[in-house]
Amino acid sequence: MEIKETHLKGCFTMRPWVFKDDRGYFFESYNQKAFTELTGYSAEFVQDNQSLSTYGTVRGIHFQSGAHAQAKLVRVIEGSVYDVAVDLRRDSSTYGKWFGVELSGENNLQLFIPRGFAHGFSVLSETALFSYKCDNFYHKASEGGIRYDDPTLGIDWQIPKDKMILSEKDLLLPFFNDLSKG
Ligand SMILES: Cc1cn([C@H]2C[C@H](O)[C@@H](COP(=O)(O)OP(=O)(O)O[C@H]3O[C@@H](C)C(=O)[C@@H](O)[C@H]3O)O2)c(=O)[nH]c1=O
Repeated sequence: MEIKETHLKGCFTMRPWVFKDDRGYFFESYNQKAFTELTGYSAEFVQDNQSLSTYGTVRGIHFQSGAHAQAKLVRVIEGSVYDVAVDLRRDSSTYGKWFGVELSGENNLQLFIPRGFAHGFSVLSETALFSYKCDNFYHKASEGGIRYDDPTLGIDWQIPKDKMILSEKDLLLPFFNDLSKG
């Protein structure tokens, strides 16, 4: 596995070694030993999630707070997304900064997003099959989020505004500055 730390400390991109042959390909999408050795993070992933979305969908920007915070290891099985992690760790030198990367079924890139971050993605292909591991269970009451079009963060989702598809819930999320006051 090839691994690179992003400008957000503890947030890594990783790419597994892919073995191609006449049949197709094989790769280890997750190996706990390699993951721990390379990241220094001994995550115990307890929940795997999968979602399918159509072009223009923006999911996010989500987090779970307090004891229910989740680290996530995210990837795309088919299609392509622009994936974004936002550092919400108040003691971090990159608090309020974000990192974005294209993840696709072609590049096999994965993004590890530690606890204390918010996460979202936009769908760049016709459809995208998105898969991720979480190190804490879903806890509805601890869900939080930030508006996708927050002016302070200024994320370019790489989708024209009139083509964006969002859930009603995500359209009601607070802005970053209101979040920090609370
Ligand atoms: C996230 C989640 C949702 N659900 C349910 C709640 C709801 O009825 C339905 C759809 O939920 P949502 O609209 O919140 O799904 P979605 O917008 O895809 O939420 C996800 O977005 C990405 C960006 C993340 O980072 C994830 O952690 C998660 O927040 O699925 C679960 O049962 N378990 C879960 O872990």
